[in-house]
Amino acid sequence: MPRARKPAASPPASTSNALTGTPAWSTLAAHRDALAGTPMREMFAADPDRFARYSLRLGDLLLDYSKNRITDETMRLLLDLAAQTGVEAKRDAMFAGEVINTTEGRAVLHVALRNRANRPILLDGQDVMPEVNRVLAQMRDFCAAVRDGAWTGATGKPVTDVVNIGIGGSDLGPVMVAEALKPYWHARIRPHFVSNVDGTHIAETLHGLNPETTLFLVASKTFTTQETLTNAHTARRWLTTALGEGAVPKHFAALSTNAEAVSAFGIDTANMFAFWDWVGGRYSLWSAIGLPVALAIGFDRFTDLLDGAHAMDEHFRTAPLAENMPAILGLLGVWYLNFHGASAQALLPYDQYMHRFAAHFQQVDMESNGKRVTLDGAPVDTDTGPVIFGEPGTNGQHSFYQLIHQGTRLIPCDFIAPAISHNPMGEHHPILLSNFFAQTEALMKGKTADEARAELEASGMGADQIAALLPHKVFPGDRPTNSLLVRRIDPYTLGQLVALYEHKVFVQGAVWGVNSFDQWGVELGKQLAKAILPELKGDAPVSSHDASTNGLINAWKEMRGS
Ligand SMILES: O=P(O)(O)OC[C@H]1O[C@@H](O)[C@H](O)[C@@H](O)[C@@H]1O
Repeated sequence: MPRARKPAASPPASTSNALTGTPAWSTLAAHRDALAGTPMREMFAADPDRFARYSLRLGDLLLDYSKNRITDETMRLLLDLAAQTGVEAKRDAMFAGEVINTTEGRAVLHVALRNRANRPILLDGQDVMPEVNRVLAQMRDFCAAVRDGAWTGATGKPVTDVVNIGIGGSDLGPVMVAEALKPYWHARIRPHFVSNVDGTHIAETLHGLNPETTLFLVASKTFTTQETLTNAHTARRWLTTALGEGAVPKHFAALSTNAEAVSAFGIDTANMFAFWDWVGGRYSLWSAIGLPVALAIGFDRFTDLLDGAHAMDEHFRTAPLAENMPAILGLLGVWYLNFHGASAQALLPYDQYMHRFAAHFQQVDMESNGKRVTLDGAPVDTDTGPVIFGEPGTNGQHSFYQLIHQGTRLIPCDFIAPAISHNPMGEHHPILLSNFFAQTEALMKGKTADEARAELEASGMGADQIAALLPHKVFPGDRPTNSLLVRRIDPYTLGQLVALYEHKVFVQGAVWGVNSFDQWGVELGKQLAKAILPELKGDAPVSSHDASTNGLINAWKEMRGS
């Protein structure tokens, strides 16, 4: 398949940067001002049907977005904004395989990787599905062989540990999914993930592993990434020191689009699992990059993950935007980021297994929409991508929730929880979920000065003390949250959730008119590091940079000694 194609002759929809000049924009700004005097608690008091009105279900997934600063009018205006920025046309262009990643001349077809209906998806007039299905079949056979022990290491022993070596999209997605689905891991096979070029990461990972039963997956779309190749060479040395050069084919496989570089590394291309330039790194966990997940949970469960994502794709592709979960989450994010100055967004899974969910979506969201020019290269005229952060509940509550409840910034939060835990452990799950429900209630309702005063008076406190303490005890409330509830975190529902957030990011990028699928911003640092690396050799002081960079390099040379 060709590596780069010309952009579509006519872009699917407007790429104008005059977003703030659209009629919807000014109407939304006026509407925000009009709504300012009506906190959410009043909206709930006035409308007992608010939950029903602002919640959606898709199979076992419930989205409650009623605890937002919205009315029917808000949603109507946000949908106008989506219409005026061509969100639906842009979505359809993605699903149709158009070259929407114009700066790299690529289509964006991660949806093809989970196109379980097998609907033909044409790229340059050719259906991509036969190739997708070929690699899936290769993954299925490899998983079966490794899991049932037919695939052995060079000394005839079955695999016990799979070490994925990759970074960015070749790491974060697979780690997040593997961790989230830990209850489904094979009894013998443990997945490990090495990403950081810091030698500590691979040293600590290899510590205690047996080369005879370790399988390395070198995961890199480009197969040129410095960190990954450095770690892969170290792993190769570790293996060959113990078992000799001949062991490499039984202990190394590659997940990549670059067969030439895979061969050059010394991995047999028979052990290469391919994907394509139309799969963005941060959207690649559904491709061969998902192999560590498939090895851990089994290929059938991996296809359950794809099925869940496909269900969300179909929902996103066909549901009217007014009832479309990714569209609603995306538009609500725009509402807060652009009309309320909310520059951050918290992702808060109340499920310990999902502890890397926010880390994965940090890359998906911030690398996709952290852009300052529109598709046509003009500066954006409003803020784009939010800062994504989060920790699993209830850990965050004892840490950064203070700022969310009482700080000066507005931080919209998404709460995600399973109805049923994999580890109920007596009262643990009801306690966990009581916190989930309470946090969304507290953020919405807050605590007025009257309520706080009444509490202090009831505690028997004197008037002076009450006056001093009162301002600290008030919670402004009116802090927006979305709640997502699934029956259980399993491969299918996780697939739904991940695809939901991927498409949410798409919707926001479409509104802002940016290219959500390139990442030029990661290149400059890499370029400069390449120039600096040779300068770190020897003791000679460096003077080729600014005073700070020279000073740091020279101080390092002095500290490390010679
Ligand atoms: O899979 P590769 O080619 O090694 O790339 C890994 C990562 O490299 C980073 O430079 C990119 O910002 C990421 O988007 C990408 O996922």
